[in-house]
Amino acid sequence: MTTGAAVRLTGLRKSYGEVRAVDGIDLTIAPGEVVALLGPNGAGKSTTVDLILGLSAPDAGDVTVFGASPTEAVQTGSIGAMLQGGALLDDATVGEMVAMVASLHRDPMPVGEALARAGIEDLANRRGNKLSGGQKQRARFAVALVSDPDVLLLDEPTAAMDVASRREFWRSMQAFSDSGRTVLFATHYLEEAEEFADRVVLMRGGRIVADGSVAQVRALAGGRSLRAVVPGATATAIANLPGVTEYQLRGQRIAVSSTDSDATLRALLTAFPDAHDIEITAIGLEGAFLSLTSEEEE
Ligand SMILES: Nc1ncnc2c1ncn2[C@@H]1O[C@H](COP(=O)(O)OP(=O)(O)OP(=O)(O)O)[C@@H](O)[C@H]1O
Repeated sequence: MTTGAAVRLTGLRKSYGEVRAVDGIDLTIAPGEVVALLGPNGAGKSTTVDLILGLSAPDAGDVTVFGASPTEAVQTGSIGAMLQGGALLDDATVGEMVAMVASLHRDPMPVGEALARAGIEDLANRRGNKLSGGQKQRARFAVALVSDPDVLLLDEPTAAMDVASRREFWRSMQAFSDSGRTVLFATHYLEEAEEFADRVVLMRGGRIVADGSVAQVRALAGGRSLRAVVPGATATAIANLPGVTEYQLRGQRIAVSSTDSDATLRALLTAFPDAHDIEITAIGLEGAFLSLTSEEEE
């Protein structure tokens, strides 16, 4: 394996007509990292994945995979991918399809091993048109693994899977990443990002709106929001309350996000004894995610 970044995106842009699907992304992924690309529909996750694979060309910016172009990386098998709805052949068996892809690569892993790692050894002789949605996803996973890639890209890998298959899929994926491989997966599911990624990159409107460790995202998501009417409040006083990470002040109304709402409230009442109509609510995982991905505050 080469040293340096596993994946590096610099000033990446891609528009479809008026739509800026990817609007200036800089991202460096180190070898061995497991990164979740999280964001709502239309955030630009699939476009980013396509650009990393060289399936489409950027309007501006640059992609490298271990220092090479996407095309070179795909040709040498250093990058493998499992895409949304990636085609499977109806009339070929799972084993045949995986073997076919293996034959395109210089140094593939044995077909049996790819099937075993994807947890579908028992489906080797099943034809493509006889697979359930979840089984198809696992077949795509085996196809992605067989080139024994250093970097694996997964676009919403568990979309058609039930809870049990999901769990098993992630177990296979973790075994793969534990061997030092780099994984980038796009997902809508915050829980998947939290549970399986080392790092979470949040996208919205073609941009990266947050990028941090899972612990940082947890801290963000574990916060509370506090609203109150605070006569005499000033922006500085509110911003300096303990625990406050974000605040809004409209007239006498304040809304703050806090990592320690008890301490925030105590200090608020000490500084502003007339504060009233106080409401404290948990932001929760969904809320933190939504607040980061839905607000347009340009
Ligand atoms: N081939 C295309 N032609 C036109 N517009 C496109 C094309 N591909 C993507 N877009 C648009 O670019 C934007 C980003 O789409 P993209 O599929 O990358 O988002 P996403 O985050 O993967 O969404 P989802 O979670 O729904 O898959 C969307 O507004 C989408 O409609």
